[in-house]
Amino acid sequence: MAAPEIPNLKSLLAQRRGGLRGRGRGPRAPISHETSEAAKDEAVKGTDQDAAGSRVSCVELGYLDDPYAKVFATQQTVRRLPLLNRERRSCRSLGTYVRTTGLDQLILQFLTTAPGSPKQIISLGAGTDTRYFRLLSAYPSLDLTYHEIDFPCNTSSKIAAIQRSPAILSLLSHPPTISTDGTSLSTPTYHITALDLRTLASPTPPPLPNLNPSTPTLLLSECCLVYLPPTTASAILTTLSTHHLSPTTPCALVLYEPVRPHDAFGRTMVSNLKSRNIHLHTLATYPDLASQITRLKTAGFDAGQGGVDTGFVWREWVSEAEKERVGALEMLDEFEELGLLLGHYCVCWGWRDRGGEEPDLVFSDAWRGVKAQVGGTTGEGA
Ligand SMILES: C[S@@+](CC[C@H](N)C(=O)[O-])C[C@H]1O[C@@H](n2cnc3c(N)ncnc32)[C@H](O)[C@@H]1O
Repeated sequence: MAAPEIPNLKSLLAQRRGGLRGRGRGPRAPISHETSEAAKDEAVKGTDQDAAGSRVSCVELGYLDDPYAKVFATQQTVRRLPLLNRERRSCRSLGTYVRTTGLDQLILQFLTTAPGSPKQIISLGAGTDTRYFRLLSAYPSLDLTYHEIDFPCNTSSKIAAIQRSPAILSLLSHPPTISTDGTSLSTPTYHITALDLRTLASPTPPPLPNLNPSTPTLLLSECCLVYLPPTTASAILTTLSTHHLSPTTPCALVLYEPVRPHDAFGRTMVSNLKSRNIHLHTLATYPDLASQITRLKTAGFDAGQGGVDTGFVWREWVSEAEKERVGALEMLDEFEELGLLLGHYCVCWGWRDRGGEEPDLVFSDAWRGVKAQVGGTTGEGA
């Protein structure tokens, strides 16, 4: 669901009418628990190519300026794109545009507060995300260390693509050091680590190489933790924020996730993904903005929280001039699904400061004025 997963209402209706019901199904061999868990993992790993495809589409249609998106799209992704009809392709692209714009704004506000002081970002399930390269190219003087974590199969294909890309290699501050198995990459400021995040939920979590435990750190989960059981997702956050980082280090979590699973659109979204063996484990526990805010507080991000759906990001965070530019790209007003889609994804953020004798209010300073639907300084209630 890397890309906003748009329920295809027409095909769902066809299925309900029996058109696809039982197609090709004979008696089934029993599936072992292990195999079915492995198959689910494969499906989750594959969501990254959906994200890559949507990014390429978004760039091709002119929504986003991202010269690095195509570096990571496989031939398979590119071939799949024309199969989407215009409406779905445009909705997906606008969804990707809004989500990227919303997350970029929060991240930039953090990175540009207290300029000159070091900052760290840990991107959970980063996949083929290009944000680091976009940041590096637009703000080369940032004192930023960027960590990306994903399964080895995804990190190795990303690293191979980086090695083939002169544009990215020339952007990196140093020639990267790559592990002998090709799954991890390191420069002084950019690290790709191959890791199953679930191992961070164990009582003896593996270390995260090259992490500075006292640098203010933003944890980013752009459609990643949602695939994990809620207790595992919480344990991962606890490990990162209190074990790998010193518990007094300023730390924030920014989430992009689906919400509102209980209405018709939400139910269809969940069932479409389930039919691809993709399960949104945390969604039942955090179905709306209010529960996401409670989640952030409980996870220790207690200095402040905010939440918006992506419809709010479009209406309130995107400037009028930018709306006009994007609106001129396609006849988006035609698309009924668009409003529904944007209302079913959220961006939520929460943070802790360092108090005491040496206070560090970097996140409070960065996000004090951010307009929120729930929480934040201008929250309107759930
Ligand atoms: C929907 S994609 C999002 C990719 C990227 N964050 C983006 O928005 O473009 C979800 C990513 O999370 C990764 N992921 C999910 N569960 C993970 C786990 N247990 N360990 C490591 N990565 C995981 C997947 O492999 C995939 O790359």
